[in-house]
Amino acid sequence: MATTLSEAYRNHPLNLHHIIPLDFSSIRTLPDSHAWSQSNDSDNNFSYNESLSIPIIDLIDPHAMEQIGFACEKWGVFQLKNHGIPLSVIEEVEVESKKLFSLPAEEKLKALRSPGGATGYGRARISPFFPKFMWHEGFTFMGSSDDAKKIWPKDYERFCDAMENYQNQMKVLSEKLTHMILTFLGINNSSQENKWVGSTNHIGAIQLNFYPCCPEPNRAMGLAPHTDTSFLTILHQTLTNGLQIFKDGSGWVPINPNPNTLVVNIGDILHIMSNARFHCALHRVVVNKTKQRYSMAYFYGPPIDYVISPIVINCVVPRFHALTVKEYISIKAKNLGGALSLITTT
Ligand SMILES: C=C1C[C@]23C[C@H]1CC[C@H]2[C@@]12CCC[C@@](C)(C(=O)O1)[C@H]2[C@@H]3C(=O)O
Ligand SMILES: O=C(O)CCC(=O)C(=O)O
Ligand SMILES: [Fe+2]
Repeated sequence: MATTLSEAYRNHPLNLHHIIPLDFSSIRTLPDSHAWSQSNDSDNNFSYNESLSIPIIDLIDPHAMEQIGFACEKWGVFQLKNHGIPLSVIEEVEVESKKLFSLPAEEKLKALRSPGGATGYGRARISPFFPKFMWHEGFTFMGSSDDAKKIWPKDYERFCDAMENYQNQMKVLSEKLTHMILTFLGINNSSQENKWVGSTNHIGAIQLNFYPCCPEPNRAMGLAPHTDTSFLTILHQTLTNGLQIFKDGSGWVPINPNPNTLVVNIGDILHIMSNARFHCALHRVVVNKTKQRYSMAYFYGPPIDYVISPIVINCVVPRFHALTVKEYISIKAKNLGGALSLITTT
């Protein structure tokens, strides 16, 4: 499936300045190119309130399915414990990711994402939609060792093994969550909507994110507000705060790291399939003056030729037009946050 997701992005090439990150290791002050006019300081004065905390769900709880369903309705995101991913598998990607981002800029640039490509090193794909650049470096992996070989011609195996083990474990967990979610939505295991789950015909991609320490964190942005295109995303974050979810009426709510807990969020595809019953959480990352931050996201979803259409029963009106994953990726590549409203039926 790796090649087919790349295929979906091939028709939407980016300019090199939207791909090549700043060499953060040589920067001591915030350059104008990275200074967001509006300070994000004022929306950081969020006060803790029990009803405003993102649910932590225990996957081995007998009521996990309902809890997941309710969290998807209210928040579009939840934290997951007893998820079954061995700690060693997570630690390995963390080690390899730190090794990758600490390389000198010229080494990382050997694996720079090509303008029409989907994998490799570079800025976030959403960069062209924002007037300023983000305080961030990323590396996208979709199962092939080609990019790692460019950086470590003889020594790429450790990196690739770590990524592959992570990807395999994340796929199994994604399938489990998808079955629970579709059951919650009233879809049985043998129906059409379920056919892609558990097959090799799916989209699976890992995004390694690195947010270096920032001289003026309040005027910078780690990752600008976005929703994920996936069906669902599973995220591991290291112990530095920064991830925030936008909640209507409350503003930016932090999702601070909890040991042994993964963050699961709903992407656009599941939002469409649930006929907007599930929220797809707008999220962003803010940066830190003294602590660098790493995260590893796994994006899971149906293959690019799969037709996404709202699952509705009885006389409920579908709120979105049916379209293929590839068509949706194309609309999103041109419109980002405006993509969902372009496919609504009303
Ligand atoms: C499988 C995916 C999901 C992608 C595109 C492709 C590879 C890289 C992913 C991200 C990772 C960073 C945020 C995001 C918004 C971005 O800029 O690149 C994501 C995007 C999406 O969810 O649309
Ligand atoms: O770094 C994070 O916590 C979030 C990353 C993210 O949103 C993404 O990779 O899509
Ligand atoms: Fe995201």
